[in-house]
Amino acid sequence: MKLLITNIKELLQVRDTEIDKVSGAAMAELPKINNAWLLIENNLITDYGSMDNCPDIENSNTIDATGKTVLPAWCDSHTHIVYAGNREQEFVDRINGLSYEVIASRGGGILNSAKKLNETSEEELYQQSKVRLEEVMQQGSGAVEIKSGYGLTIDAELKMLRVIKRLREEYPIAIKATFLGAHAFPAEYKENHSGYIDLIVNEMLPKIAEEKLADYIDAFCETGYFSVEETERIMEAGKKYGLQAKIHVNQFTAINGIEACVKHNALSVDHLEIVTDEDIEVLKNSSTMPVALPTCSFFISIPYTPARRMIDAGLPLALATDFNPGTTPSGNMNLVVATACIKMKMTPEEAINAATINGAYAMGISKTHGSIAKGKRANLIITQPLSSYYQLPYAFGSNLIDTVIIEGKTI
Ligand SMILES: N=CN[C@@H](CCC(=O)O)C(=O)O
Ligand SMILES: [Zn+2]
Repeated sequence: MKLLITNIKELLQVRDTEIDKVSGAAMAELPKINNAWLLIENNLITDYGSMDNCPDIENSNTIDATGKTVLPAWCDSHTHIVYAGNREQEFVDRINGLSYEVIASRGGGILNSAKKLNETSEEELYQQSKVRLEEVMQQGSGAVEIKSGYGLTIDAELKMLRVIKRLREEYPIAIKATFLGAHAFPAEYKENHSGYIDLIVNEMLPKIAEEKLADYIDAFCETGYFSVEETERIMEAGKKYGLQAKIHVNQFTAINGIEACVKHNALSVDHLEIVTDEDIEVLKNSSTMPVALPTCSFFISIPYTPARRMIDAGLPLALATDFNPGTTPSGNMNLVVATACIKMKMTPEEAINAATINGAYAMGISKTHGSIAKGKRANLIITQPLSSYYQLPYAFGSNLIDTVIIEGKTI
């Protein structure tokens, strides 16, 4: 099966030489070809170039992209797409003045979602989750990481991870699974933290490893949740099963968790709404990707990740949605890119790099996803006709996607 896309006004994120991520000043560069063509064979990008040298390909389907922009599909490296029900009541409670922390301390928050999920069958959980996955694919995501963490019991964590596995089997989109048993302490372990961590380490992890249900391990390293020492125990245990860490950290407070994550060679540190100069120093010269979640900041009115300080210090940055029922009930990467430009003062080039190649890095797939390169997966967004790609973040409320291609096929 060959598919030729012709007359592309702007082909974005074209990387002839292999890169796994972009950092600092290089994030401002978004290589492109104007008036381009691109060839897909089966599920791969096999060639591209300027329309001046457009080949005549026999037996191919053609899409005429006159006036349109083509770019790699978004790589959303941080989601909680598998959840049960919703938390609309907490949304209204926040409007009426309660904070996220106060709601959580009254048994709402993560424990509220865990109660719902424990009462939901695996089949029903799959049915609810697939609707969200289909929606984000239509919104241009070509790869997503999905976490467990609303189970908090052995059975319910396994249930979540099996649903993620089934989504991976049923849909063409690339999916990475992350075990987040250390998302919150269940009420019965409130005064017995080591007991719950023992359960994670001794009971949950061996079963998850045996069924090969997870690629990564996560913990919510935060005041009132998992301390730095507790998070280190989780990272060490994950390592024994070959699970690299991707850690929720610095969402509300800076407690030196980033340093511990870098020490344990975490693939990513995510949230980072509160970042100290020491945190930035620690991240320099590390291979850990910082990940910002701007629509979470927007939805629960907390500070935005200080992208300018971080990029200007030479760091890379990835952008992701955090799609979850409590802090971000949206998996729309277009909105994430726009919010990063509007609220975090990232340029469109920086935001697109952060949502494609750097997102791919933060989920361990930058060899195959996140840029236009020969041999990479044909996961693409074809936009509506645009005056320029600046329109993507500028017209933040419009749906500017015309077509999404995943694994070489229009979805
Ligand atoms: N902060 C930790 N976990 C999720 C949301 C948890 C929830 O409220 O359900 C997040 O990334 O924002
Ligand atoms: Zn999250």
